[in-house]
Amino acid sequence: MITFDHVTKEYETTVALNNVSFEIADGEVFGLIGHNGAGKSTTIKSLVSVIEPTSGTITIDGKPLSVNDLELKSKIAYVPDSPDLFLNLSAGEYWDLIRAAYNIPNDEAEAKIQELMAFYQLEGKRNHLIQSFSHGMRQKVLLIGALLSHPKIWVMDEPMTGLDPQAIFDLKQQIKQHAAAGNIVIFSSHDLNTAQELCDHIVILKHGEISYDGTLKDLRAQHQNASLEDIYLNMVKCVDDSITNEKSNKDNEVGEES
Ligand SMILES: Nc1ncnc2c1ncn2[C@@H]1O[C@H](COP(=O)(O)OP(=O)(O)OP(=O)(O)O)[C@@H](O)[C@H]1O
Repeated sequence: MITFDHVTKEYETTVALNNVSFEIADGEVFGLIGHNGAGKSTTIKSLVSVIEPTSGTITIDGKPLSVNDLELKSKIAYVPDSPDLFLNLSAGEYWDLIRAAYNIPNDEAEAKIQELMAFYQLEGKRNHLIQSFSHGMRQKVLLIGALLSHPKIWVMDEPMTGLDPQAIFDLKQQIKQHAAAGNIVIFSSHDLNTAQELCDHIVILKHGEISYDGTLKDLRAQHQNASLEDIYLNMVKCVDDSITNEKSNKDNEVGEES
């Protein structure tokens, strides 16, 4: 179980998350939905300790997530929104790095790498530099890395971006299987159809605040079965988040004076 308890993240002039609270149960596929700038990546980066919330607490199975908590961190695998990391490593070197970081036995990692290379059609690419790969192939390298540790919590930021239809289909199957085994799968998306297909539970974010927390089925029932697209667009209405997330002028003036 993951709990966000009154989590706020402020950047210099922006409140990216404002007092956000929600829970994710074991076995759930959880979707974070929202427009550009709504706070999805900030939520994800807070959970995987890439950034620290300004206030509030994130707990995993009742234990607060602190920056140095290796035990909790080892339960989490993270696929960031950009796969342009570790470009000077080969795919195999990247997986070795993950294996060492998560302390995965060699033979276990090897078996999983073989299985996943075949699954994602990356056979023969193990010794190629990541920089020589297309966007979708880089994404697949990160997905394989994430799955090596059999993570209890698998977190992905916009994971479908750049994948071909076969890879998207395969990833969806994996997401379902991973959650069915009692694990938590969390991903952010702009794509309501994907969310509808996969998610047991969604949170819709708007300007760093929660507009909806629940199932898609309940959301549709509350809106007399209007199309999901209509419900969503009504809920978040297209306003420039970068403007509306800004702290008040008064805050800024105080900041400038001090
Ligand atoms: N490092 C940063 N410094 C300052 N502001 C930031 C930083 N990262 C994000 N923000 C701001 O925080 C808000 C939320 O950004 P975030 O990246 O979480 O949105 P998102 O929902 O993931 O958007 P997208 O769908 O475009 O990826 C935005 O207004 C953004 O400009």
